[in-house]
Amino acid sequence: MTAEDTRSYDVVVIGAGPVGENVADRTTAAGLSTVIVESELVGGECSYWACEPSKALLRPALLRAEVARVPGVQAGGAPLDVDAVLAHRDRMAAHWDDDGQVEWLRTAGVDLQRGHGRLDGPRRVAVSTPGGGTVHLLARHAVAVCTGSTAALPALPGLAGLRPWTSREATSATKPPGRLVVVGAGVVAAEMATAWQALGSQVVLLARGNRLLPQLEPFAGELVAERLREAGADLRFGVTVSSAVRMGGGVGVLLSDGGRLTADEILFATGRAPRTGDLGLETVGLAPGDWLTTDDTFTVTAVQGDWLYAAGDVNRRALLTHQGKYQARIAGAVIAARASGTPLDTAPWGTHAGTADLAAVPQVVFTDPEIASVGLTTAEARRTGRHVDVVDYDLGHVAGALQHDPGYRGRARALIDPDRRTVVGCHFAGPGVAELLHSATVAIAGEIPLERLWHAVPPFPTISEVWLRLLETYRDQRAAL
Ligand SMILES: Cc1cc2nc3c(=O)[nH]c(=O)nc-3n(C[C@H](O)[C@H](O)[C@H](O)COP(=O)(O)OP(=O)(O)OC[C@H]3O[C@@H](n4cnc5c(N)ncnc54)[C@H](O)[C@@H]3O)c2cc1C
Ligand SMILES: NC(=O)c1ccc[n+]([C@@H]2O[C@H](COP(=O)([O-])OP(=O)(O)OC[C@H]3O[C@@H](n4cnc5c(N)ncnc54)[C@H](O)[C@@H]3O)[C@@H](O)[C@H]2O)c1
Repeated sequence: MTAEDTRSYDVVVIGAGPVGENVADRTTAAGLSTVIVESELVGGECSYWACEPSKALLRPALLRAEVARVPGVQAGGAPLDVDAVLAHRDRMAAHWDDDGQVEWLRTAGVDLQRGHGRLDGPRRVAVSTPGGGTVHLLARHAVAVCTGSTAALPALPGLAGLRPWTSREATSATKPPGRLVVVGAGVVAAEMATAWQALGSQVVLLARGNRLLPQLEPFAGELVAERLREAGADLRFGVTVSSAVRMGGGVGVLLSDGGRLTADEILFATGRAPRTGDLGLETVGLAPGDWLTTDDTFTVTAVQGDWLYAAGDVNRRALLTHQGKYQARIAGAVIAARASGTPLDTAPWGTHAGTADLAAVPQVVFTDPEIASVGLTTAEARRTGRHVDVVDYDLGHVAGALQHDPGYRGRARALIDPDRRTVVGCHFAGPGVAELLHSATVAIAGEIPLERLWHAVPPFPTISEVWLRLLETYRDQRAAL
């Protein structure tokens, strides 16, 4: 090991996705020297193959669908200009060039080390650089693993020869496939089926269960399935792929029910796996390929010494950019506090506790209609034995929703803790509900009592009026008991 190959920092961050960038920003702001290691593009999955390009594909699709339902808008039914949408997507993915994000790191005062990082024993990271060398990074205080996740593929025979689409191809493809088979029923499947069907593909979606978006309230998947079918997609439930082969220019698919399909491409949207397979986890006593379990301070629980942290997708707490960045802010504060010997505030909702991961994770699914969800679902309440009151309201009866679209279809559900009289879960499905969600997140994270929520007056005529309708419905439900 030569002197030039070895550098010491207070903090080493592995992975410069949105989460790693935020850890590094916080530790640098606290006066700790920080280096971030990145093997691909600074900005991570979210910027180039996930949130940004997918939402750029979806926004025109959703707007077109909405406009077609509003009377008097002449261009309503016109097909999308595919080239313009794809060019917009390319811009939103920064043309897969990370110069802008590298410049941001520089202004934030974070050093960048390009290459593949691996743990090399406690507080040590070895980086295989693009030039073929190795740089050894020594961390005085902390190593933060923020390596994210990758598409998990089912164990099908001949998968390598099939060359299926994963979320990466689904967000970066340069033309719509004529026929696209989408395998899965989760968020990626629902969003990408929506986007590519609107861009001209004939989508066949294969769900092994009996509904779309199974993690969410059942009405969410039902409404999305209804709209996808109206858009021309072929949705099949209780079926999956037994085998698939690439043949000529397309793929041949054998289904579990004995049926066969041919298509131009097949997308596996079948969940995520942690990017920890080649991370040197064995050098610190952990198993390669595992998710990294942390406590609420984002310290990896199975490693002694409070020096190893994991934030973002890789800890599996909530696979969402905003939630990973929340974790990053807290992990950064924890690292800085420990480095300066300041006691941690780890009480629920304390400065150094990621309590929101457990109580208030917001998510928007950008389908037609939008799905917006935060906090407990009825299925989780049942599974954990938590007693909640459930309040439902038809968003199509809200005056503001009817102004939005006279044929508005949507639903709202609030879960209420009857003893504390606070909202613990809130779920909306309908056009335009994405921007409504933060009100629910504030109500849950703030543990605002219902008595005070009555004083939060929603403006007329907006979709937010659903808050008043939910409170009224709950009041009447309780009175009827
Ligand atoms: C199609 C799709 C759409 C999505 N849309 C949304 C959305 O709308 N909203 C939302 O909140 N979330 C969305 N997500 C989820 C979101 O993309 C992730 O939650 C987010 O990217 C996680 O950030 P991260 O920093 O933990 O990981 P990543 O963004 O995956 O970044 C990890 C980084 O680490 C690097 N890396 C990995 N291993 C190493 C190593 N050994 N050495 C050096 N570098 C390494 C990678 O190259 C990468 O740059 C979407 C996901 C998908 C797949
Ligand atoms: N708008 C957003 O916030 C957004 C958008 C996209 C992705 N994401 C995040 O990315 C993560 C990954 O999304 P995802 O949709 O890939 O995963 P997911 O876990 O949401 O859904 C995976 C789906 O694949 C199915 N599946 C798994 N193995 C299968 C098999 N062998 N055959 C058939 N079906 C199979 C599952 O039943 C499930 O329906 C999610 O956790 C989500 O939070 C968020």
